[in-house]
Amino acid sequence: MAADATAAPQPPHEAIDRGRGRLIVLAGPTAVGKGTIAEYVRTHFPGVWFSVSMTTRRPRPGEVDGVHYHFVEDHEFDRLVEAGQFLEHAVVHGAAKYGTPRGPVERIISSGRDALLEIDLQGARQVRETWPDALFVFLAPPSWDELVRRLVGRGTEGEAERERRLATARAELAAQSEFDEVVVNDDVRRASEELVSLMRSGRADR
Ligand SMILES: Nc1nc2c(ncn2[C@@H]2O[C@H](COP(=O)(O)OP(=O)(O)O)[C@@H](O)[C@H]2O)c(=O)[nH]1
Ligand SMILES: Nc1ncnc2c1ncn2[C@@H]1O[C@H](COP(=O)(O)OP(=O)(O)O)[C@@H](O)[C@H]1O
Repeated sequence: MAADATAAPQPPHEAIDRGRGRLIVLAGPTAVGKGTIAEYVRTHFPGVWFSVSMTTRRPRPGEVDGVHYHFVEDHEFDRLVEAGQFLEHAVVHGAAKYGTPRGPVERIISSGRDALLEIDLQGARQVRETWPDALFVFLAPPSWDELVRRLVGRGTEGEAERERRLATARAELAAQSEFDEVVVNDDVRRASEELVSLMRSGRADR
């Protein structure tokens, strides 16, 4: 009604309620290309919001604190766990701790934007418990041999560490039926576009 329209000023465009955003969880075995796909999506789809995880591992050359991860000391991580500040957290590859800070994700979802988490299988299972309406996407290799080739080709782990990661990868591949969608990383561009299109499906306003 005209009287209501004059009484209540229209919100700016960005503040128009678009409902809650959706949580998208991307997981997959070591060296399948999660980091590569994430980088491609960051570059080509800047509208996609990525959660920045917290980790106790040391930064690698080229990694920027606050962009690729928030790098923290072990005692600080444990304090945040105690304070309930993580949506999920896990020890990955038997070494460092990783966790998704809860606050930024909740704020983005409340603002109507989607949030993408790139986390491991243990974390994905925790999110399934607390956030069952999230979209769970598994990134799979074209074949086992190709996964091994990528891990060896990346050259960032020694043989013993590679063996350990491949044992975990076997268990992770066996769990892919727990996911809503499986995207095969045969080609970085194609797989990234499929992921973004899954994120956007059902959301005509994105
Ligand atoms: N549960 C959980 N896993 C994470 C999180 N952030 C990263 N990871 C996983 O930790 C693993 C190790 O990641 P990273 O240290 O970047 O090494 P990379 O797998 O060798 O590239 C990957 O499987 C990531 O998916 C997080 O916040 N929570
Ligand atoms: N579609 C692809 N085809 C060929 N090589 C790929 C593809 N995606 C990723 N790679 C390569 O595989 C290796 C592992 O990728 P990375 O993104 O580090 O995996 P993750 O983050 O899952 O451990 C890297 O050397 C990367 O360049």
